[in-house]
Amino acid sequence: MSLKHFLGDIKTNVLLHLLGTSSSFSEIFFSHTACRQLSQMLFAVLFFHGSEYLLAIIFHGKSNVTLSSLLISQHYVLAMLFSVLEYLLELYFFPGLKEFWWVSNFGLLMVVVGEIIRKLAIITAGRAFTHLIQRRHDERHKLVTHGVYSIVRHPGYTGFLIWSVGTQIMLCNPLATVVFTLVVWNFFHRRIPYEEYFLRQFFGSEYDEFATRVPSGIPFVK
Ligand SMILES: C[S@@+](CC[C@H](N)C(=O)[O-])C[C@H]1O[C@@H](n2cnc3c(N)ncnc32)[C@H](O)[C@@H]1O
Repeated sequence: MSLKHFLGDIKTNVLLHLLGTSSSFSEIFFSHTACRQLSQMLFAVLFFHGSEYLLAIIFHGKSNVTLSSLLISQHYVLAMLFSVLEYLLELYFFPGLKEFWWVSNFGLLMVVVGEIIRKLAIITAGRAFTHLIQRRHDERHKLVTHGVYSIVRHPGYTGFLIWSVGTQIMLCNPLATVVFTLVVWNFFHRRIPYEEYFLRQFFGSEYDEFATRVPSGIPFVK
């Protein structure tokens, strides 16, 4: 759908709402567009967290894995609820906004690419990839600099940023796209210096050399 059609669609919709002759919510909710985009979202979320949990069990053992390994925090649930609310409101009032299929498909591509990068990071780092940042050096903890870690220093975070913003582009959610980008970027912008403070303590000049050679993988984070 082009922008011209979309703006025309908004005008038509406002008129239909004023005249009380707009489509019912169930008609819109069960439309092809909504069914496809919402089921893609559900599958993306279930696959992401399910595989995250499974890999944590494989690398750290069931007894060391808690529900936090699913990476579901209160803020995360609120952000996801906000995105679904935005989606449903826009679906009802501006259904044309959800018909930008090239945008939605680009978001789907980001979800797939982000997921692959994140999982490559987890598999490459293996036991070193803990969901909580390590503050004490374990003898067995070695610095990982090969595979995806030779391209960016924080591929797990790069993957998550691409995946999470991708979910919102896939839903054609303009507001949540901006909010997710800012919130996730800000989270990693603070977390990376904290994580690297400990990595420098563990690995010293080896980490300094790694950090000068390889970019962080998060835009505008050195
Ligand atoms: C959630 S993982 C994230 C790893 C990395 N920041 C990423 O995005 O792929 C956090 C743990 O990974 C460890 N870690 C981060 N980078 C590492 C590296 N290059 N080699 C070994 N361990 C690393 C940290 O000590 C921390 O406990």
